[in-house]
Amino acid sequence: MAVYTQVSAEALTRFLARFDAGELVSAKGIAEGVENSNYLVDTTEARFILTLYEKRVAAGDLPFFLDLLEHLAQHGSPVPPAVPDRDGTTIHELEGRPACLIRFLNGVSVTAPTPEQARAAGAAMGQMHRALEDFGGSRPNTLGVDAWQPLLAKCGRDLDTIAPGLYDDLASGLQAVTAAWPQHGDIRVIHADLFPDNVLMLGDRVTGLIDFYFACTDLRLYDLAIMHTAWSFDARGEAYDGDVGHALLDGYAATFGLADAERAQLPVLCMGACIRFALTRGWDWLNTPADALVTRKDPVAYTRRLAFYRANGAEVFA
Ligand SMILES: Nc1ncnc2c1ncn2[C@@H]1O[C@H](COP(=O)(O)OP(=O)(O)O)[C@@H](O)[C@H]1O
Ligand SMILES: N[C@@H](CCOP(=O)(O)O)C(=O)O
Repeated sequence: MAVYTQVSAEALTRFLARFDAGELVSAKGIAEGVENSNYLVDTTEARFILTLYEKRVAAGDLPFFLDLLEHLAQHGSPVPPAVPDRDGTTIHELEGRPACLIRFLNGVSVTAPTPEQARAAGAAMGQMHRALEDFGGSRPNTLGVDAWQPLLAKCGRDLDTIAPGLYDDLASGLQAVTAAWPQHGDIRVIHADLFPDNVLMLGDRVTGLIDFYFACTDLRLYDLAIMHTAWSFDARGEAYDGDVGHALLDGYAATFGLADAERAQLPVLCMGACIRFALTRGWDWLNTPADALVTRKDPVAYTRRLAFYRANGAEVFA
């Protein structure tokens, strides 16, 4: 459960009074999510998401994220823009945290995607990448390939307290990945965390792309690789579902295109994605405060995927 900051009814009532958004009816902490505190807020007018930005989101990056949402919403991507108050302000402070009121989108995130759902999600990513062709903003990827060795060193051998051999698995994977990482490619703003829990769906239709708080400027294909690692396996990273993996790529190819030379880069990009998520999960596992209402995610579910791509990557994307 991700609620790090409690919001009192009084503070929320005062906050909502700045908006033409009706009066507070109810507010509930949202169980899903890891990074920020999210509340589902119902007013006499509508339903909203209230987000209080926590540890990994720098307040200085919020204008970039909100501009990105606005740009994508204007270009037909199903993303939720921030709601401005009466003065046009979207970034506020609440309970000592930066906070935004976000438009609520219908839909649920799937836990075991079908090929048709994966195809639709891949197509939505392709459409989003098209829409980002003329987006002017940029933000360095602070969790990109250059950050992985320092993060591994910061975690150190404590990783082995989570699972024996975890440090060596990551160190060896990292060596292979950095040696083969593409030096050139299409670089633009990417989502960088488009896991199934960040895609809202109704049946086979995508109704929302959410949680852009890792969005950054990086290789476009790395975004697709992240998605492939997140969508094509069971939660433990033990079973690869080729039908889902292929459908995801087919959906992307249908809206953006995917050349053979790009497919050939996907094994190393997927391995890199596995290292990135295993590392941040490992770091969070070692550093999550005991009293935080948040479920820690298993880094080993990502080293299993890493081993899969190391062994089968060329064949999977042939
Ligand atoms: N705009 C939205 N519309 C509907 N539900 C949302 C919206 N934004 C977030 N949610 C819900 O809140 C949950 C947590 O949001 P998310 O942005 O993923 O949090 P975190 O940044 O902490 O990972 C999502 O899984 C979803 O259920
Ligand atoms: N997707 C990441 C963690 C970030 O969580 P999110 O709830 O913000 O998507 C992972 O699975 O490690």
